[in-house]
Amino acid sequence: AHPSKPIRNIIFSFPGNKVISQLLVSEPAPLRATPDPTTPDSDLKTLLTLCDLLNRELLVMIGWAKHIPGFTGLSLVDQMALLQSGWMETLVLNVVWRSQGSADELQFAENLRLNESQSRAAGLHDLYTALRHLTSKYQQMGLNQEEVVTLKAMTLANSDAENVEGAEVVQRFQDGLHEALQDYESSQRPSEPHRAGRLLMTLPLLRQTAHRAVRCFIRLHTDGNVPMHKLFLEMLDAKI
Ligand SMILES: CC(=O)c1ccc(Oc2ccc(O)c(C(C)(C)C)c2)cc1
Repeated sequence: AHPSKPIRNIIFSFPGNKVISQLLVSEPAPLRATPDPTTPDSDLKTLLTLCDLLNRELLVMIGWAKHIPGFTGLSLVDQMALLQSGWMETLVLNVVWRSQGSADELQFAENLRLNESQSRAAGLHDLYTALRHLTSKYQQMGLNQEEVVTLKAMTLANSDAENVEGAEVVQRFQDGLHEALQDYESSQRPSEPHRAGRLLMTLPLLRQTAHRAVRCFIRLHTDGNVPMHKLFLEMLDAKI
């Protein structure tokens, strides 16, 4: 009998992490700010443009969440609960990621960046300082795209929504994302054994930053001169 053919040494290119490659392809295209061309430039116009951008981001985020592996395994009630509690942190991570390339600006959109003085003029100085603080932390760490998409999904999963129905299902959802992060970091070379933990240890600051953003919006809302979209107010109510 013929000697069996030498088994070709099949080189498996590292399949990478299925969860993270799913998250990368599910990343929505960045939105552009759509300032109203008929209104003259003003600080209020900046705020109105930002409100409109945020409102569109909320809608995009709801569609994005369904592509996170495990999210649709939750009950609809739990899906909504996680979104109502985690949307701000998720959007904060988006702006922080977009602002990574800048030393002193927040990049809310490709065509809408604010530096400190522009933020102050629009009544967003505390928002600016909070988001820049978080941005510089991730800049120091050299956060990459695989890590930020995983952190965004983990943030939603870990948003500590109150009355969750299926706690075990949520736990498994969180575990799947945590495993993906661990798997990814341990496959990186040179390996950084503490990196996964360091990324998780930025989440308290992310939550604090989101709360500072909520306080800023509440101040702007009570000051009364900024009309806010209904969906935004409903999502904001869920955070108070
Ligand atoms: C209602 C209002 O006054 C308002 C002011 C600023 C603003 O700017 C933002 C735009 C997008 C965006 O994602 C974010 C966060 C990152 C803070 C969520 C803020 C949004 C709304």
